[in-house]
Amino acid sequence: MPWHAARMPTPMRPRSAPTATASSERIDGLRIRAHRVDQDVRGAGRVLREVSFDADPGRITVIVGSSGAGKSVLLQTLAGLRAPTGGRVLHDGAPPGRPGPRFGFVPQDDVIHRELPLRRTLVYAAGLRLPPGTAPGDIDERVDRVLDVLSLTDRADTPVGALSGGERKRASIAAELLTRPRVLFLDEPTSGLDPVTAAGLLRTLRSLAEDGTTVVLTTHVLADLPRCDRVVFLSPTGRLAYTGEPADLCAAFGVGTVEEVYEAVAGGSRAQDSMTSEAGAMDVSDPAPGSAAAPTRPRSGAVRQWLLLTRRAGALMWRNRLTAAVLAGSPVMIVAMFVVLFRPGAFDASSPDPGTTAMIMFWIAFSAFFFGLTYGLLQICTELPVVRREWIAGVRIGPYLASKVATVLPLLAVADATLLAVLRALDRLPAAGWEVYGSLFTSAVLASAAALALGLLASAAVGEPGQATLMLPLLCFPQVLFSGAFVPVPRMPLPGEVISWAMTNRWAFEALGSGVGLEPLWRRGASPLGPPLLRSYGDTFAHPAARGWLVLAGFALLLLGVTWAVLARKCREGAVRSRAGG
Ligand SMILES: Nc1ncnc2c1ncn2[C@@H]1O[C@H](COP(=O)(O)OP(=O)(O)OP(=O)(O)O)[C@@H](O)[C@H]1O
Repeated sequence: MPWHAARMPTPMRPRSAPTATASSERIDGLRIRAHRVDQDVRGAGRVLREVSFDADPGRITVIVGSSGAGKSVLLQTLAGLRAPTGGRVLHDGAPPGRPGPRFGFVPQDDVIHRELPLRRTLVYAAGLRLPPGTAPGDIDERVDRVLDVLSLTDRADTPVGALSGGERKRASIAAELLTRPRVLFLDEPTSGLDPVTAAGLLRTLRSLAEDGTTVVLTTHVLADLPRCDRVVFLSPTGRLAYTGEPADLCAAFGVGTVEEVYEAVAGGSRAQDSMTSEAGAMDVSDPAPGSAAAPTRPRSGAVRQWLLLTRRAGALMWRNRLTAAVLAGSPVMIVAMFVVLFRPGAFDASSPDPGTTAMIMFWIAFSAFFFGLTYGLLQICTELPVVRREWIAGVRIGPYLASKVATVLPLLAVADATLLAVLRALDRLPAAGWEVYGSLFTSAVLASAAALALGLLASAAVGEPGQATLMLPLLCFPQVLFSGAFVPVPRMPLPGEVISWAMTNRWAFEALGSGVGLEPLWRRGASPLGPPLLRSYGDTFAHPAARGWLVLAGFALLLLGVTWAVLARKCREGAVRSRAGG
């Protein structure tokens, strides 16, 4: 007999399901209230209209409706991740505050890295979400427990990317269960799961609700409905068509099956009684001051987050073949080009080749820039949904960006040092002391750092890795043209000169040229080409290299600051919109 053909029994509460959380302490679930919520979405107009209902602690609320009815938008609005256009959403009687570690949101996308083994991924997730001082043993215990609860123990050592779609979905949910969340929002958690796995997942959510957590989910799977406590049925126009017990759904529309309810709702039917009773009973005129959903436990400190994120970024980089190929390939390719492009001995004071010396300095500056830019471009756009999700859980953007710098900058320094060492060994750079090479290395590393910051900014600003790749020529061309190497800055018209001020490559080129002593070489070297070239370049290399270093460091800090602001905005405005794309 189909479930909807009979009066609904009480929701399934299997005693055999392992409890979702380790502690016997009851969870203080979040009280959610939606009152006459309207929601406009750019490009789609009004998606939700006057939606009112409560989602209570210890209960599972399921949002259903036809495709495009606004279920995901409602879920995000309830979670406080979209501010309603009209009406209000209250968390514990107050406007939603910034979510924290005990706020779980599982969007339809994967929100965990794919490269690392599942257990390791969860250990990092736990470290970032659990309060400072949580012992490593406790973290391991929690990870083991959620793996067990979600039947993933035997997949613990499998890279997340090698899990099946259903397993990955459960893995995303596992990350949210680590903290005994007060509230858990899930966008279509059972889609793509086989019926047995889906039923098992609902049992896990039931056990979480029994501990006190407020659970809200969307679904298209009819079998999920009787396993929940409250159904919120949206009409295709985003109005509330029904809210109440699953058992009363069919009767409220005077039909026999849930499919017929969908048809009735599509035809404009609404179950008036159940809708109006709740909206009318609410008193939301005087919400408590302040905001709710603030983390009830302290989030982990900035330094701890930075350390964890740095370790994880290193592990991810190590495992990501594309990144590894870019990291290793660029320096090798550039050294090879140097060797075939330039003859040795250009810096020999007895017979210098001034034009070549300038070009070598330019290409070192550009190589350092290129390393930094390419390393940075792939860093954020490849994991933006994860960043957004972790921001919701309390991870700060400052430590996140600092972890990127801490992971990538040492690699850039190694690439720059290798470049200089190989060029010296091949006699493309002069025989000079540590002072000169210290200056060249500092200039190159700062050029790479500024380019890394530019790459991170572009990576944060674009929507996906494909767009980041398109940015590469866009960012490189002006750095070449306005560097002052091909057309010396004193020879540029005013607009060109102004643009050159904004090019990090210009400052790196000048600092490198100054550090290696181009000016004295050209002035006093044996080549007659030196003095006219010097006249053309004017005072390009006359300033101490430290001036260029200061400018490059300033650019790096400025660009990192802008990256921080862009990421903060993206996290605030679109923490969960990755599926919808905006
Ligand atoms: N970022 C966005 N930009 C433009 N339109 C959007 C965006 N997000 C949602 N929409 C639109 O809002 C409406 C509701 O979308 P939503 O994803 O909430 O529907 P849904 O009921 O969850 O659909 P489905 O069951 O297919 O997932 C749709 O018309 C959708 O196209």
